[in-house]
This record gives sequence, structure tokens and C-alpha cells, in this order.
Amino acid sequence: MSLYHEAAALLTGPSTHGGSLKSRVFSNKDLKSPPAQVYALALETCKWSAVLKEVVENAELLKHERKLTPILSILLVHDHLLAKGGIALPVSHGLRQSIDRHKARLTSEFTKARIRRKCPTIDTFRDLIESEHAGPVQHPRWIRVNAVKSTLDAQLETTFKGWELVPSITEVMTAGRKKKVMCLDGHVPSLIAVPPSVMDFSKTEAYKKGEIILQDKASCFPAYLLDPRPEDGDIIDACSAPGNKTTHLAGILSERGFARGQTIHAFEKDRNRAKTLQKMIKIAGSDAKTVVHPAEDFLRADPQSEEYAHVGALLLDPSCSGSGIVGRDDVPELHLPEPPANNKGAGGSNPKNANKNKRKRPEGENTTKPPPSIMVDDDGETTVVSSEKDLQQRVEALAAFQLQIILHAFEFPHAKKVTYSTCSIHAGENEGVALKALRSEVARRRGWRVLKREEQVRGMREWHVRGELEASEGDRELAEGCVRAYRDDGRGTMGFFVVMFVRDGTVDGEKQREEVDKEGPYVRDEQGRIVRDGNGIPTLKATGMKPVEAEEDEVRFGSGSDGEGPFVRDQEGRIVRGVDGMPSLKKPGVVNVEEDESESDDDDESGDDWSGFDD
Ligand SMILES: C[S@@+](CC[C@H](N)C(=O)[O-])C[C@H]1O[C@@H](n2cnc3c(N)ncnc32)[C@H](O)[C@@H]1O
Repeated sequence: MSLYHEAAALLTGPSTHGGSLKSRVFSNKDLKSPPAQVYALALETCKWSAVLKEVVENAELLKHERKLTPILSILLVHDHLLAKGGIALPVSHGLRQSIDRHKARLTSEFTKARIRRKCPTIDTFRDLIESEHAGPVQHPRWIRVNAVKSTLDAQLETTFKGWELVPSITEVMTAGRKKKVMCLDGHVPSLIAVPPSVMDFSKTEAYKKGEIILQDKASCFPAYLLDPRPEDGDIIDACSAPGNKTTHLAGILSERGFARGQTIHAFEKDRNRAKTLQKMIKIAGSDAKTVVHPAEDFLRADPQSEEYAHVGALLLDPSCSGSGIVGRDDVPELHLPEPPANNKGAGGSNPKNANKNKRKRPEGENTTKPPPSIMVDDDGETTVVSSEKDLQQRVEALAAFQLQIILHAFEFPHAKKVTYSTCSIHAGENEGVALKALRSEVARRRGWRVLKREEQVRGMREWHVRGELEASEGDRELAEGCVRAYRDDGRGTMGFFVVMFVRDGTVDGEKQREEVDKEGPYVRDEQGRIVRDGNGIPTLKATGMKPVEAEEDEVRFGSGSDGEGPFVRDQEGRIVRGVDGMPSLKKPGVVNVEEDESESDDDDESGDDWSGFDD
């Protein structure tokens, strides 16, 4: 099969290889032509297809060359007019001859198409097509500063030195793809947004050293919402690879100070993905505090095991449909020329020829039946989905697995906090699963409930996109407790969902323990005063351990390299921040949140208050 037939089949036929155009090409093991060549031809032809359609129709190419299909005609005409080496076929090849015979007419129609678009040269014509294809910037590049290795201040003075600070995500998205502008996120601490193609951050020193991590804003929600603290004990990340959220957990804890012996258990069922996880954790500098469980199924981890006796919080980010991921549907729009009215394909208008020389066409070419769409899970599984029913069945299967993960997490004896997240937009994987989890026997037995919006950390409380009320079956508290994000809504995130479950431990036989603990979690002397060591560190009743090692005691928000910059500083020159680490900007009227629907609870920081180690 020629390069052109392969590209034609890829663009118009059904595919079992799914995903973006790129992944469909590069995962297709049946291709005979070099995948990079097929990809470039298919992509470029799509970009130019509106022009090529015009050229082919006006030159009446399909009327004269009855054996050419519309898709083959634009692929060949693309290379004839625009590729450096022309059509990649021998001069004697029938397909090439079918174009060469009409050279003059095609070139003349192409020139007319250029002039109609007011482009004086072919280069300006190329620029125009490129810019049309690029479209408006919908998704900025999000960069999380890894608190284990760096600080926001340090990054502002190195990686982002000389960049212009703009107040909102809208300015980042409208600044142009190459302008060095940045915005500090108003919801997640130490998160920066920049235009998507401003530079290749993976080549920066900061990235190579693990000081910055490229992570979508919404993907930062789960670890931030879980709000891990030294007193939470060990944390489980149940579905970890590649490790964005695992390293985020470590970053937050390192700012607060890990408790002595406090560990993050990172499970990853897939052996290969576990290797990626291990690499990421090492580069991010969190390997010392993380125990990776490679090729281990979280569902097989025994909640009663001694190893997990101190687990107080779990982050669950299981496999999902991935329907919220940006870039999944990047197949450019394809414009095909109309075949002449009486040309019903190869064989032309003569009914006798209808089946003669007829190449079996890829399904979908010149037919009205749309090719089936492909669902690619966020861990790479593909499913051909040709009907609503297929989609529903796939979502139901994923939801059943996701529910199992939550119910298993609910069984860990000392767990008090669980976040559940997906990068799916389907309610069946989101509010639907959360509802079932809350109605489960284990939730009722152990007192699990949803963390209300007003109890959430400030950035999540102030995020305005909440769960779907209908999908929450009218349960307003659940819908408000759920945090959603949608792509293409101007907020610059991927599609995402997260909810947090909490329990206070007053049911499930823990009441007695809580009674004993009503004076707080720390050991007290006979006068009721908290017993502290020489560094002022109290000892936890539950574990007999210090919540924070003395040498890791420092809370590092506000530290880092100082100097002049856009932020308010205190007398010692340190950047002044809110309790959640958000820096205050100097410029009057400049706010570093993109929402204008500000709420009246700005000064109510109670849910997000890190007030040291006192009880
Ligand atoms: C959505 S991805 C996790 C992304 C990750 N949390 C991050 O932020 O980088 C889901 C991962 O969970 C893994 N996984 C699925 N089921 C699992 C299970 N039962 N136990 C452990 N890992 C599982 C998959 O192999 C996949 O790597």
C-alpha cells in the first residue's frame, strides 16, 4: 500500500488504535510507510484541506480522473503543490500521473486560492494556514514549583527572571504563544501559568533538576484538597504513576515538615508505569519519604496490616475514561472535495464499470456513516465506541472499578481523609461513584461523609466550578462539595473531578478513643499542659511520635531567595503570603485570581489554617 493509501485509510477509516491523530499513527503496527511521514502528510493535508478542496473542485480533477477518490486527490495534490520533493511516487506510477496530467490547471487554481486570501507570496500563505490551524490559546502550560527542591521565589528569580507578571489567566491565553508572560495561580499555591509554546520547559535546568513539574492545574487539586499534614500520619497514593500527585503530596508535606517516620505509600499496578513513577519520585527528590509498591494492586493491600497502621489519608486517582484530557481529539477538521454528481466512485458514471478496478475503500470514505470513535483510558487502554450504549457500558465498567477502590480505602482503620479524582467528564465516573460510595455499607458503618465546600482549603472552596446537582441526585451538599473543571471554559484547565470524604472517627468503635482524645491529640502533663521537648515539639498520643521532626520543623512558606519583585515583603524582605502560601501582590488593583465572582468569605481562612503544632 502506498504512503497515500495509508494516510487515506488513517484519515477516513475506522481505527482500533484510537486517541489523537499522533497516537493513532504511531501505535499502528500495520503501517508499511515510515510513521513520521504518514503523520506529517495526514496532518498537513488536513490543515490545507479547505484550500485543497477548492483547488481540486475548481480544476475539476475528480471529473477527469475517475479513479481518484476525494481523499486521495487532496493528499496527492498537497504533495504536488506544497511538499519539497513533490509526490513521493515514481513518475510512471498511475496515481502520480493522474495529478501530473493536470499540473497547469492545479497550479493556476492554487494561485487563485492564494490571491483570494490576499497572500502576496507562498510564505505568507503558509503563515496564514498555520495561524488558522493554531486557533486561540485554550490551554496554558501549567508549572508547579516542587517545594521539595525549590521555592516560588527562587524560580521567579531564575527560570522566570525578566518575565512579565500578568494578573489573570485570560492575559496569559491572549498574550500570544511566544510571549514571556506568566500568572501566579490564585487557587493552588506555587503554580504558574505561561503561554503553551513560549519555550520548551523540559530543556530547562529547573525541570531537569526536578525543581519544577509540568502539571495541569486541575491535576493539582487532589493533593491540595487532601491537605496532608504531619499529624495525618502515613499517606497512601493508591494509583500513582507517573507520580504527579505523589510528588505533589511530598511537596506539600515538605513545606509543613514531615512527621518523624511519616511515609507516602505509592501503589502502581503496572510494572512499566511503576518504573516511570520511581524515576519521577527520584528526580523530584521525594524518594526518601516515599515507599513505592511497584506492580502492586492497591485492592490487594490489607488495611489491617501493620504496615498501614498509621495511614490517616489516602489519595485515589484511579484509571478512568480520560475524557477530560486535553489533546485527545486533535484530529484536524478535514474538508473533502465533492465528487462530480454522477461519479459514484471508481468506475465513474458507466454502470458497467461500477465494480471494475474498484479498490475496496476504507469504510467511512465518501459515506455518511461516521467512523466509530475511540475511547482511550488515561492509562492507554483503547476501546472502540460506536454507540451511546458502548460508551455507557465502558463508563459503567470503569465506575464499578473506581467504586471498589474507594470502598477499599474506606476500610483503613485510622484513615480520616480520602480524595477521589478522575480526569473524566462523565457524571457516571464522578458524582455517580461518589453517591454510591456514600451510600455503601462501609461508609455508613465507619461514618464517612463528603467534605463540605465551606470546610475545604481556601483555593478549593473559592473555585467556582462545582459538581452537577442532577448527577448528585439533588444532594446539594454533595454537589457543592464536589470540585469540577471543564476544558475550554476559559479557565485553562483540563476536564477534571475531585471530591473528598472525611470521617471523625466517632463511629465504628472509635468513640471510646475519641473520648480519651477529647483533650486533643497531644500528650499532656498533670496540669493539662501539652508536653513538649526542648524544641517545643509536642508528642502525639496515638503514635507516641513527634508530629514533626525538630530538624524539619521549619514551615517554609515565605522563605527562599529574596530581592525586589512584584510581591509585598515584610521588614526582613521576605515575601508576605496568606496562610495557604499565596503571595500578596504589590500592584494596587492587581489580584492573582482569575475569578471575578469573589465571595464574601475571603477573610475566613479557618479551613486552610496551618497554625503550627499546637492543638
Ligand atoms: C490516572 S492514572 C494515575 C495518575 C497519577 N495519579 C498522577 O497524577 O500522575 C491511574 C494509574 O493507576 C494505576 N492503577 C489502576 N488500577 C490500579 C490498582 N488497582 N492498584 C494500583 N494501581 C492501579 C494505573 O496503572 C495507572 O497508572
